[in-house]
Amino acid sequence: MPPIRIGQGYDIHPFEDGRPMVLGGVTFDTPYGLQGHSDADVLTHAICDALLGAAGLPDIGHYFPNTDPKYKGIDSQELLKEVAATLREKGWEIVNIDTAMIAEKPKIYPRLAEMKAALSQSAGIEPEQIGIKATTNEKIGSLGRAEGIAAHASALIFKK
Ligand SMILES: Nc1ccn([C@@H]2O[C@H](COP(=O)(O)O)[C@@H](O)[C@H]2O)c(=O)n1
Ligand SMILES: C[C@@]1(CO)OP(=O)(O)OP(=O)(O)OC[C@H]1O
Repeated sequence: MPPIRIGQGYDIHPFEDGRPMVLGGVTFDTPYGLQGHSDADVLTHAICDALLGAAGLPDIGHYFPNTDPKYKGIDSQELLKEVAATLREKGWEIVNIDTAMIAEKPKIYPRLAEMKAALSQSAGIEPEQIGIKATTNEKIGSLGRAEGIAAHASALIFKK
């Protein structure tokens, strides 16, 4: 039985007016974005943590500290590329990634194909190996009041 590992990741970022809204490597045309040290791409951060967790490695903040000016405003696809390369160096291959976002806004569905294309390119896999889902929080709690966006991700990896 070859080594096969599962990982999970979670991230949340608050909304901030005037910031770029980047999700899964795609920029949405909105007057608001998400607050963060990087481009605040909450979905890509959850994916990075799921991959790192599956490989038994420390989390995204360990590799890309939010106190390091090098990562200020960075495109999170660069972080995902680095995470995928780290796993590959250790002999891991990605089976699939699945995600769920909780977002009252913006509507994710129309940009789904673009997000899958961007993420799969960064992770070095096919778009079919990535699942992206979104739901509102039905106006319940802080996410339901549209105070921010949360994302969950799972990743399965294996070694030949
Ligand atoms: N930010 C979002 C939220 C939801 N969707 C799509 O709408 C469907 C219905 O959402 P509910 O929260 O009412 O269940 C959902 O299944 C998604 O297809 C979206 O695109 N973006
Ligand atoms: C992505 C990093 C990069 O400094 O910063 P943030 O955009 O603040 O994102 P978060 O998920 O809060 O922390 C992880 C950091 O690695």
